Amino acid sequence: MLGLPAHVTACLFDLDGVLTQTARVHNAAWTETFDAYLRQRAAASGEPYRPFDPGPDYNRYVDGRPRADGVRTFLASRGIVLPEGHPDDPPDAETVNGIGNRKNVLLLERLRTQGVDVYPGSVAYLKAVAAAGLRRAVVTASANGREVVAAAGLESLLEVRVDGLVARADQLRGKPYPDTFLTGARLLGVDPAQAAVFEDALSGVEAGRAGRFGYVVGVDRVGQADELLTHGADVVVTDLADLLDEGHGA
Ligand SMILES: O=P(O)(O)OC[C@H]1O[C@@H](O)[C@H](O)[C@@H](O)[C@@H]1O
Repeated sequence: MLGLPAHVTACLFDLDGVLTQTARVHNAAWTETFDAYLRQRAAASGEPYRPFDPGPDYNRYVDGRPRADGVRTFLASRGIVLPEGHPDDPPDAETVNGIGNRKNVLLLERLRTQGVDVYPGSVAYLKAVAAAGLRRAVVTASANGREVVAAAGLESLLEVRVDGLVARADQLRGKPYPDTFLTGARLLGVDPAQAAVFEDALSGVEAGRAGRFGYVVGVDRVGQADELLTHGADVVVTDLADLLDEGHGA
């Protein structure tokens, strides 16, 4: 009924883009941040301005990764290396942390004005998973995970949260490393082989494969089903409710 293999007893859900429609809000904030920075660099160097591409640049270098990793990985793709700086750097500092903090100001502004929308199919799926007695965790790179889960009204459906703040405190490597998902499984008291990972990001399905989880569900929100499969998904759906319709498995 849940479209999962019978050995799966726990579900580890990514947040932005899987449970909530916030991947596009992150993407818009990143696009505005990187475009302003790239424009400024181009003006200073006289080199042509090549904007951030919210398609491939976001999906390959930023999506699913911790904030500072996203800055570093994207800038490296353009041959730009900046000093790390400090997590408390002001948003106008020309450092990895400064650029990340600039993006966070824009993100919070957008979340405040637009609110947080859920995917109705994901909420229906979460409820079905809970009713079937499977364990449930949210595993997100976002340091804003707690607020987004609360704004979405999903707190009561999730037993465990591993977010960007937990990862920083426990020194967990971000996706595509499996550390945060492994922590989610451990906190639920299940082996990775018993847990299914639900991910929309290429870095996230890669983490699912790297952690040898029992099943990896790729959630395709942007037309990258093939890439999700090659990066580690066992199956790809466009909406979690599609799994409920399959009528087989656990
Ligand atoms: O900047 P935050 O809220 O800590 O989020 C970190 C990352 O969290 C991920 O969930 C998003 O896919 C990324 O776009 C984002 O950069």
